[in-house]
Amino acid sequence: MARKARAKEIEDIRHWLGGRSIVLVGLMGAGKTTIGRRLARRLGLAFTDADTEIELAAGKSIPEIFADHGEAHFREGERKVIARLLDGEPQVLATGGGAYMNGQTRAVIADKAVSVWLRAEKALLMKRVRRRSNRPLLNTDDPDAVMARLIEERYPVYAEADVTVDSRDAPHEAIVSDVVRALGARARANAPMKEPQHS
Ligand SMILES: Nc1ncnc2c1ncn2[C@@H]1O[C@H](COP(=O)(O)OP(=O)(O)O)[C@@H](O)[C@H]1O
Ligand SMILES: O=C(O)C1=C[C@@H](OP(=O)(O)O)[C@@H](O)[C@H](O)C1
Ligand SMILES: [Mg+2]
Repeated sequence: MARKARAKEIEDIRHWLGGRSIVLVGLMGAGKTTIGRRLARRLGLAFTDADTEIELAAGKSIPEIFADHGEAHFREGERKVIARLLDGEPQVLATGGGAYMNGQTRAVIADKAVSVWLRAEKALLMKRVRRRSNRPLLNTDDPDAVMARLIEERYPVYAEADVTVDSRDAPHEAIVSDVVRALGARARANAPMKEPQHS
C-alpha cells in the first residue's frame, strides 16, 4: 500500500475509534505485549501493558504475586487495573491472557474499546513462551497439556472479541500490518454514509 493510502487508513481508524481504546486479548505467547507496543506506535496511540501495571501497583512480579497471594488475588487486581486504565486516555492496551475470561472485564472492554483477539496455534504459542519462565500457569511438569486446556476453555470466549487476527509465524511488523488492515476494514464497514441514500 502506498504511503498516502496507509496514512489515510490510520486516519480512518483513529476517526472510527473516537475516544475508544484498542484492547488485545489472546493466550500467552500470542504476541499481545510485543505486537501491542508496535501497533500503538503505528497508530500514534499510547501503549500500556496490564501485567506491567499490575506489577507496578503490587510492587512485585507476577510470579511473586501468584506465589505470595494466589491466583484469585491476581485476578482481582487485574480486573481493577484494567477498569482503571480504560477509564483514561485512549490507548492500545495489552491484557494478560486470563483477563478477558472475567465477565466484568469483558463488559468494560465492550463499553470502552475495540477488542482484538490475536489467535495462534498451540505449537507456535509453546515455541514463543519457551524462552521465558515468568508465566506461573506454565510453570508445571506438562505446560503443553496446560496450554491445550486453556485453548479449549478460552478460545470460545476470545471469539467474542470484535476482530480476530491470526498471529502467524511471520515478522512482528507483518502481524501489526494484519491488525491495521483488519481494523481498517471494520472502520470502513462501520463508517456512517456521507450522504443520505435516495432511491
Ligand atoms: N510475530 C512474531 N514473530 C516472532 N516472535 C514473536 C511474534 N510475536 C510474538 N513473538 C515473541 O513471542 C514471545 C511472547 O510474546 P508476547 O508479546 O510476550 O506475548 P503475550 O503478551 O501475548 O504473552 C516474545 O518473545 C515475542 O518476541
Ligand atoms: O493466561 C494467563 O492467565 C496469564 C497470562 C500472562 O500474560 P501474557 O498473556 O501476556 O503472557 C499473565 O497475565 C499471567 O501469567 C497469567
Ligand atoms: Mg503479555
